[in-house]
Amino acid sequence: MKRERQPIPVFDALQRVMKYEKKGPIEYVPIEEAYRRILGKDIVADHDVPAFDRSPYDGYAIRACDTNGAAEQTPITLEVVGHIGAGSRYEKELKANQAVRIMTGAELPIGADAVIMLEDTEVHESTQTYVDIKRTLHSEQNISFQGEDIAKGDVLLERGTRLHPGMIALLATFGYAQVPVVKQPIVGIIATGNELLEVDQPLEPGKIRNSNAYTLIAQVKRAGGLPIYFGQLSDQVDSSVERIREAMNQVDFFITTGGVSVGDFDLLPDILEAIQADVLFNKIAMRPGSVTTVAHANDTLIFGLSGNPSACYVGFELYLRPVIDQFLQKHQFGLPKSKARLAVDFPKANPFDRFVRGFVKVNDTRYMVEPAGKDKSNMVHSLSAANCLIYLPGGTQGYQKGDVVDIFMLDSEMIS
Ligand SMILES: Nc1nc2c(c(=O)[nH]1)N[C@H]1C(S)=C(S)[C@@H](COP(=O)(O)OP(=O)(O)OC[C@H]3O[C@@H](n4cnc5c(N)ncnc54)[C@H](O)[C@@H]3O)O[C@H]1N2
Ligand code: MOO
Ligand SMILES: [Mg+2]
Repeated sequence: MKRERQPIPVFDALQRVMKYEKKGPIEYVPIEEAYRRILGKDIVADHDVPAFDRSPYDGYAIRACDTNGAAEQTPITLEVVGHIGAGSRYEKELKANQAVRIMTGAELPIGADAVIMLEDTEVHESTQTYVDIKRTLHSEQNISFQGEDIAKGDVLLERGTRLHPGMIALLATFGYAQVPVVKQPIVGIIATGNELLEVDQPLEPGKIRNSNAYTLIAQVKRAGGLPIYFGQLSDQVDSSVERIREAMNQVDFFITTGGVSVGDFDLLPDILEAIQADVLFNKIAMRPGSVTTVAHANDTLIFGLSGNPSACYVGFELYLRPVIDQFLQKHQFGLPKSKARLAVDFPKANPFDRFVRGFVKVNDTRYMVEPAGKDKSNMVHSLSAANCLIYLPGGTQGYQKGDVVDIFMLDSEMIS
């Protein structure tokens, strides 16, 4: 069992975790529930859209050649032989000098090759059977042609795409009442620590409320997973082992928070040993979250995240997001990366890579980023303002205001 702590680079840690490549199966969900799910199969058009030539206006379907010479002062009269709204058809063929009253979206009758807008016509009040055409049209004028929007065989959506409302529009257009999506990973969460009170308990001397479990539940949901919260464990190995063994059978990934460091009550290393887990690493050259430990047992990755709230949060975003993305078979794994200019100095040299909770905003078309608040890993306040993580690689003499750095976006909805 790995007990000595040799920090490994962030990228190596990530590679070790991604090697397990757990991928979710495909399931079908009703289209009403498909929003934000990850598409499991390519969607190819099995018909043209529109599926037939149709009118884009309310007016008259006509033969353009019958309108030659027509103008405001010299209208040409046509006989109105039919009247169709969207959804109904004129079953006969349009003959010379005939017109069919047609509504937006209705199928163009056979024989017609143009549509004149209602505003360019005048109906004969007395009979309604004749209409004056006050404009000369050319063939194919004012028609929505079959296949002009989408041609049969077009690839519409690629698997691995996260579905948004515009994509739901396509799925509905092509009759996907049930949508093939990738199953969401079930992520188990357990909090450890004798000091923890549940969220609804009043404060007691020396105790704190368990905030990490609820933060993690929300993070799992944001990443596209389904969290199961298994409650809190006291710092006691035997009972913890039982609970964790049982819980692990029900999940695709498992998270613990707290108890990963070197304190007398930091029992995760003992628990991992008791369940004969294979420890991938137990120290990463990063701040916060250097004690983040990942192990593998029963075909499940166990993420031992720090108890410190900000280290726990960052550990999730750096190591669980990518495995959840991988499970969901998304095109890209992990937080989206961008570049931003630092709005402040970071003068302190640090041997480890830093992931500072940041607040990025658009300033004159460029991203400017600053710390979201106080940055110690045992602090919680700055998490509420953070919309990105500022990546400051270790081994430098610090960073200056104005330097361009990489940032990892936490949530595009939080960028203004
Ligand atoms: N001698 C050393 N001490 C520490 C080291 C070290 O290397 N040598 N590492 C420090 C670092 S860095 C971190 S990060 C923490 C990691 O602590 P643990 O993961 O072992 O977590 P705990 O000891 O259980 O708790 C730490 C801290 O977080 C609070 N906590 C725990 N669980 C929750 C929760 N669910 N919600 C909110 N807050 C929680 C807990 O009360 C402690 O204050 O260790 C350093 N020490
Ligand atoms: O892991 Mo600790 O966060 O480095 O503070
Ligand atoms: Mg500890």
